[in-house]
Amino acid sequence: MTTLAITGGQVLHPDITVSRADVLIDQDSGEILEIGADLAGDADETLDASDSLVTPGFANGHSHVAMTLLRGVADDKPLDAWLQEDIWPVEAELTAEDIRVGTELGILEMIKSGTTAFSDMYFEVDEIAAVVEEAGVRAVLGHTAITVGKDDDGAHADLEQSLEVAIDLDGAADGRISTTFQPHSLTTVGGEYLEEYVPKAREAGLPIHFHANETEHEVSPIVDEHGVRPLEYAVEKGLLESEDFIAHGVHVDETEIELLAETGASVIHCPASNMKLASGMAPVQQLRDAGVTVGLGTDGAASNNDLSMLDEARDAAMIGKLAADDASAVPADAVAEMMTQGSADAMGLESGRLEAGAPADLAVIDLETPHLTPRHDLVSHLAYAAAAADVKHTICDGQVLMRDREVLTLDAQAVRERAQETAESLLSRANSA
Ligand SMILES: N[C@@H](CCSC[C@H]1O[C@@H](n2cnc3c(=O)[nH]cnc32)[C@H](O)[C@@H]1O)C(=O)O
Ligand SMILES: [Zn+2]
Repeated sequence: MTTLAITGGQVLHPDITVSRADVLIDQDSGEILEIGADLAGDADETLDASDSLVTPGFANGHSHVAMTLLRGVADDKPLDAWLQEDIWPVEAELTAEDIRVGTELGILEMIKSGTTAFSDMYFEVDEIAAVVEEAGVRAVLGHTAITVGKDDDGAHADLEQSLEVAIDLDGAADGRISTTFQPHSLTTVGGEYLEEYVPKAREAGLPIHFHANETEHEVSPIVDEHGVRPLEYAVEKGLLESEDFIAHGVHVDETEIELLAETGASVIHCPASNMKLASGMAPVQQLRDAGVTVGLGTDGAASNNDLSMLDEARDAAMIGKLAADDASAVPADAVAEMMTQGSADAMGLESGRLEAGAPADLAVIDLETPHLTPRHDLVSHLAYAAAAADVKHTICDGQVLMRDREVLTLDAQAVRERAQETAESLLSRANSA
């Protein structure tokens, strides 16, 4: 057994309290062996966490990681116009190689900001999986299917691919990759296709991840056509089992909140994207009060525009208060829980809690900086004041992915250079198309 001790830190425990403790990790199994006092002596290797906060690695519950290449190409528009006029035309030019390069950039950014797991919706998923394998993070992947604007053959092919990719890649990268079936949303995949494919996904034992109730424009067509709210429609189509999770859930009414609580399906809250696209304010406090599992996600870098879960945490607390018109809503400890356990639970992962037997997925945040001084309350600092650049070490599955801000599994400079060149060439192709 090879062991790693993370020593001298302040540890964020599963009950969202913080105390001084070392963390001892079995690097062979990738699990936490023990959390307690003075564990350094037992370890083969140590990682210094003095004057630092040791937290579970952050779990980004909803992303389109390769969209880092589209960061800043189209800002300041609402969802429909942004997707149809700007994003989809550029995405039409994306090659498999582009997606690999964009994924490298996104995962580099995630490791640098303490994220050890992400749940992704995109295409060319083999490329994404290859980067996950190389970079050492954990991921819940899938191929996103859209049927609007496609003929019946094209629609079937996309949905078949979503099933096949999820079945093939499940368990890849030594088990660090799991998968979901992914109809893009309730308005971009036709009801007859949901009826055909949701049972197939169930048969294959796949959780389902989709966008839902993101904007008003996604609610009214369903209410007009079917006479029920989108999440009632989702249940009619076999969606919203307990292992399923929706991205956004901004415009959900009380009936839908109740439905989420009853079914056990989870919501990934994406506050930055919701603010930037002016989609609306999700009722996060109400969802939590009803007992719904709520995680946090960044969405793609084109609607955020970064992948830092620490930014997302602060945004979630801020907009949660505005939405509830109550400063006590979505407090710091709720946010700390959402960015770790909430997302991990929604994604079906065992990570998100630092305790013996749990996956050794951790982030170490350097507290020796003016904006994290004084240290009255480290949960408050995690939710409100810490930033991506404060993350000092990132560990996933017992392996050190970043030590003292140096990423060990990816060549940061080469990744950035490739991303710059690839994005330039992509945009010039899109502009001349
Ligand atoms: N197979 C599909 C690709 C879908 S990938 C997932 C899609 O979600 C899009 N996307 C990114 N952010 C959002 C969002 O907030 N809401 C809805 N879609 C989004 C993203 O641009 C990408 O096109 C096709 O044939 O076009
Ligand atoms: Zn999305």
